[in-house]
Amino acid sequence: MQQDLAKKAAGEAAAAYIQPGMTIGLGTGSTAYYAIMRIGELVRNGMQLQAVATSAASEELARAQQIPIIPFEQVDSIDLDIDGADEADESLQLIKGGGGALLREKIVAAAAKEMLVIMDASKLVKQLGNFPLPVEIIPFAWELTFRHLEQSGASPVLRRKEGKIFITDNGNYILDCHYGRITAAPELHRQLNDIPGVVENGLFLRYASRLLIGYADGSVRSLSR
Ligand SMILES: O=C(CO)[C@H](O)[C@H](O)COP(=O)(O)O
Repeated sequence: MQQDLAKKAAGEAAAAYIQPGMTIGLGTGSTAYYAIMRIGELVRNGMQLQAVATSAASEELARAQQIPIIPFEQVDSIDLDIDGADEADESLQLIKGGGGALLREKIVAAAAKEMLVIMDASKLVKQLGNFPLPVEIIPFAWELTFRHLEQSGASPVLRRKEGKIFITDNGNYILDCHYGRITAAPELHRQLNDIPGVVENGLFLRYASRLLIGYADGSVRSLSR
């Protein structure tokens, strides 16, 4: 409950960074939910903007809030991406993908001029790695990819939901990889994406331009590059 108040504070604070006419990237997860709800209010109060969504769930929520969603072929550039994170350090490196949307989230983050990360204070860490790193893999021969990841030093766990293998919006699987503390994130990022069968990993090392860190009392701390 306290964490929800903190997420709400961070999510709603993102609205202050939105200017009329912007194309916004809508993130995924319970913190992004609050940002999307707030953006819906802005739209219904007359602000002109358009958005792209990082997941089917966020697209559905945005449409229900009357936020105009445009297809990616109509996107020239994204002005501001607003998304959550599972962990962030003070250099603004992130672990994402707890909600399983990391691939689309990374594509949108990479296309955005700015990425605003909204999170409650429990997500700010000294070093990444306590949260298991989500790695999206293709289903074909996934057991081989699993073994490759074990050799990289991880203890991968195939993500399941309600007893069934979790399938991403892209039809892929997720391996949640426990590394302990991640000391050399750029090397790990390269190493993981070199493994055949790996589509993308949840390390977002150079995208975030600002963290909005929410607290249960409603205050928000901003940390930027
Ligand atoms: O990366 C994500 C989804 O793929 C989310 O941003 C991340 O899991 C944080 O979620 P929440 O705001 O629910 O804590």
